[in-house]
Amino acid sequence: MTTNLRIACVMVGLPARGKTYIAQKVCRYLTWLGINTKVFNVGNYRRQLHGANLCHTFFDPHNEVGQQQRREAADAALHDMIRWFNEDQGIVAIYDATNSTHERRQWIHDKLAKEDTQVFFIESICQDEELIVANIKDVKLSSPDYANVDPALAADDFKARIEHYKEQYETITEKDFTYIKLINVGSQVVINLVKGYLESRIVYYLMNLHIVPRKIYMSRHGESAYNLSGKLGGDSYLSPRGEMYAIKLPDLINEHLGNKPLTVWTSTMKRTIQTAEGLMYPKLQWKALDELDAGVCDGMTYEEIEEKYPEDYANRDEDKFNYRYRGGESYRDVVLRLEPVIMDLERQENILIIGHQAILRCIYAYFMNHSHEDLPYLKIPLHTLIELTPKAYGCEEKRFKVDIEAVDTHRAKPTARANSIRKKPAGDTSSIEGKKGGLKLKLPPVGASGEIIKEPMSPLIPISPKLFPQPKGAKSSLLNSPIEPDMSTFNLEDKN
Ligand SMILES: O=P(O)(O)OC[C@H]1O[C@@](CO)(OP(=O)(O)O)[C@@H](O)[C@@H]1O
Repeated sequence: MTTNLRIACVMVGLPARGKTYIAQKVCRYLTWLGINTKVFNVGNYRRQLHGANLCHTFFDPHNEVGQQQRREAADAALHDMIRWFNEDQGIVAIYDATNSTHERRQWIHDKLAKEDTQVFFIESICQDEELIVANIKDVKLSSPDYANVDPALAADDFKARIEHYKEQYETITEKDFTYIKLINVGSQVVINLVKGYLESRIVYYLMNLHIVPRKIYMSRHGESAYNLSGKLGGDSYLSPRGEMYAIKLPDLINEHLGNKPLTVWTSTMKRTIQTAEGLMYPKLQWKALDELDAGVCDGMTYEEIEEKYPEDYANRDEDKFNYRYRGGESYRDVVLRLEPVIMDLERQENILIIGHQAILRCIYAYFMNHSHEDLPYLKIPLHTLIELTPKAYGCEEKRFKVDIEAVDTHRAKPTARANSIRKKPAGDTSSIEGKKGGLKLKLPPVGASGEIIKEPMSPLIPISPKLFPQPKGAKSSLLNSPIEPDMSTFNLEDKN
């Protein structure tokens, strides 16, 4: 039995069937989970090599020059993809092109098999003409291929391009290949020879995707008694100002969503349940939405942590995403426990999540494509409703701030904090005490040329770096997380 850790997801389908949308979603999902993933779009290679603004005749299968140039672009993208696997420790590459003939797929398969890479074909079939026309309008007409072209002419040209592809198109029937066929985005799914954990995870994710228009709302609970006193975690009730926010929330939702259906998700903690009390919608409590567990630091203020556990305090500043509280969790742990929530969110229509600072940072980062490094510093203020509207390649965001004061619980990155406080003279190796936003900060020592001297980190917990490469200094990973991913629904046997 071998475990193949390199997967190439190869998209298949006629133009305007949502392949790029699917490729981007899978990439965002896996990257969020910490899996090194990259999309290789053959169209971009074609534009780079042979220019944009090509007439539909370029795609005519009888146009030999066109065929030759398309092959060159496909080859260049595949070449770069293989290089990325080898040089950048890539785990999942997504090869985004039509790959619409048996011959082309066999060529890709053979090239990748030589590179010890598993090939997983993802075919998107769309029979809904309205959806195809909408996709052409929403996405294709803004492509560099049609820059400065009259939209009506561009739409006609694109439809002619689709007809050329139809002449040659062969749906996947290759019995020996691993594939998933998505018919009308999730209404019917055909799966063949899927094996291994990652492939199964991708299949499950794809099965949950839909494109029905909807809104995702997020709000932190109203200001809590603990927020007011600067304490972390706990399970306190709302402060009087937090209660006022909870009273205002139903009107705010109604103002923006109208009478459309909505489901409210909360954690199992008092402050989120109390915030949702006035909302007259179906509600669901998720244990997975409970706030990041601060372990032995639960109930302490940042100042108390700094005093009692100075090394931990410094380590968290050093690498906040990977730092795991003693007896508690890291942001990386939280991302993994939120994975089922993301899966379910993809299946749902309008949802309001009443959550916590760390939890909403993780969910927001997934939808808005933020890196693990930025994630723990995202601004999710109290008494603010965030509205996300999923669009073709990302989400549109609106924020509605309610006019009820609340404490600011956001702590900037240490470098930003340091810059905003008195600059220390070079060579001064003592610590400075500074204040910002009510928080007392101890700054790290500064070196002779003004650089911040990093304290040594605590010893690393051994991890398997292959599947989930760890950033330098990381202290936790998927593989040693106390919360194991839910694998129960998958066949874990790797038959390679
Ligand atoms: O990761 P940091 O920035 O410390 O933020 C998480 C913290 O946010 C808090 C508030 O400081 O969330 P919450 O308001 O949900 O209670 C803490 O409970 C939690 O430990």
